[in-house]
Amino acid sequence: MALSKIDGEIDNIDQEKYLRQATHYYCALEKPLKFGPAVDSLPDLISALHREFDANYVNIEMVNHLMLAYKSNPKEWRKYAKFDRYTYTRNLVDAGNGKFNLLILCWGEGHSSSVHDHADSHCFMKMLKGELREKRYRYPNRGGDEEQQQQQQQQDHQHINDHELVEIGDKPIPVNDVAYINDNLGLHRVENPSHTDTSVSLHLYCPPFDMCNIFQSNGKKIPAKVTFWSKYGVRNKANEQ
Ligand SMILES: N[C@@H](CS(=O)O)C(=O)O
Ligand SMILES: [Fe+2]
Repeated sequence: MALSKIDGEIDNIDQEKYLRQATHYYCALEKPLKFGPAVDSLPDLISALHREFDANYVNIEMVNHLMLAYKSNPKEWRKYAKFDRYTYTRNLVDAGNGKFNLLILCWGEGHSSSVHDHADSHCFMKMLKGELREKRYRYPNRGGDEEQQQQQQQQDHQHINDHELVEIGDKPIPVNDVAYINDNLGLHRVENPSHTDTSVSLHLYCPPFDMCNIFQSNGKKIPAKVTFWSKYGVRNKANEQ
């Protein structure tokens, strides 16, 4: 029967391959799904994510919904929130059985990331506390869809050096909102613009990655290893990968 054939195909999906392919069309949900499940706490979010990733076929819209549906409660995430004086920190909350990484990022006053990509993974970034600003850039020299080719033609027309980073967005992310990006949507740089307050964000990456690229303003791409400042609420030197 046709239906069981589709079920069978879904069962045979290579989850990692499927997730990477989905970055070509997935954009983002602005609001939680009207009839989507409720998420009452951080442990609840983690269990719901595990359930979602247990099946081979992952509904990426549902992952987006779950991230939106969680309402930040500092009591639940405080134990993971470890700051450094000099740079933002990446703190592993859950390794998702190797299928996703959930991290708490802690941003001191004025801290920012470099312009970077996300290794062909989905990146959901939920604000838990404070302010963050996200600047987006076109991914340089990325072949592909029509829109990008049009952008490229426009730039050629305007004699913009095709290697230079071109800004395509700049917006604040309010608390409890979720920003979504993947390499097909562009690169970004995230900054805590406040000089008096720290910020905290919750990031979900799927598939997980340990290398990405950072970009200089001339578009030069430099591979970079990503590391964890702490794992499961515990900071020690051995955590540094
Ligand atoms: N993607 C960055 C954080 S951000 O600037 O989006 C990271 O995982 O370190
Ligand atoms: Fe990022």
